[in-house]
Amino acid sequence: MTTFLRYTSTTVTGFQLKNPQNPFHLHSHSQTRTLSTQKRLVTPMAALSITSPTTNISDTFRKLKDQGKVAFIPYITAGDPDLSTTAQALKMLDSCGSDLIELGVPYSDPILDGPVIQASATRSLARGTNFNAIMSMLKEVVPQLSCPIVLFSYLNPILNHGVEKFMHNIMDVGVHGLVVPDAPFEVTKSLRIEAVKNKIELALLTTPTTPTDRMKNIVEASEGFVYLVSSVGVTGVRESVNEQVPTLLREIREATSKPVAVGFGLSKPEHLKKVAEWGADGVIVGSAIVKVLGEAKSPKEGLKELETFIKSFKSALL
Ligand SMILES: O=P(O)(O)OC[C@@H](O)[C@@H](O)c1c[nH]c2ccccc12
Repeated sequence: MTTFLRYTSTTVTGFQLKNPQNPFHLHSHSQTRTLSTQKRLVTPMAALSITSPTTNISDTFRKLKDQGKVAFIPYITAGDPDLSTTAQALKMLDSCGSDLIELGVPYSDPILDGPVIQASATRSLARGTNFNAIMSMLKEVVPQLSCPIVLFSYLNPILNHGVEKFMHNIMDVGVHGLVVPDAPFEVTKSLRIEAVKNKIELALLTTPTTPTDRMKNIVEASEGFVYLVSSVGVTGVRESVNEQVPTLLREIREATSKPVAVGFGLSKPEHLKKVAEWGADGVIVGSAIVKVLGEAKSPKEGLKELETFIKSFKSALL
């Protein structure tokens, strides 16, 4: 039975596109487009069942909790230093025991990122990385992974692509989770409608300066896990971990039983150990890893150094 699917992408109203000249130069998000029947020679139910063999975000955290383990969650930027290295890095991070992997979609205006990840996005964009190329790479790689992928994208690329089409595309390649760090809470409601339709878990972030009431709304709406940003400011390596984290974790635990992963500034095995001892369900490391992979003498060197680096983090959590 062929199924026509008509996509009238949702025009998300109520705010301006900050940066219409988006690096992806994708379609405006107000067109109507109909998918050809060729690709849809399946019934809707079967279509929904086309997902990667890995478990989703919530089940991954549930399994780890049952085993008394803390999730190790690395972040890398797609296409830095190039997409084939990203593909190898994903497989290596998975085989070295990462429990989830955050994969960043490079963006030209990464306002929440520090210099390391900004430079990473610039390198990736300079190589011509775009959303479609990332999706093609993931289509190949995700079936070879045992851990789920959480895609990281700023809001503008999603809006330029069309929320509905974006969510469908990432589901189609087997992505399980999504974080849109600069999406205002009110906007995440429209993102979630499309995410849920595509079985994508939209995780939200709370910070040390988020008012309690707002934090409660955020953790209530967050899916898969809650991202606790450990310190104010942008991403980037810090000498020590914010001693406020145990209090922040306690406040979140009073509001939800959902898993909480802590990120920002974690760069040493002892940082991870400390955050795990404070009771986090997951620890996220980005800049320290991005630096090793993206700034190495060669991609091969970068992958080798990364493997050693990851193993030191994993042993800190055992
Ligand atoms: O880089 P750090 O300090 O280790 O923090 C993790 C962070 O990189 C990753 O989760 C991330 C990458 N880009 C972001 C933007 C906003 C919030 C979080 C992120």
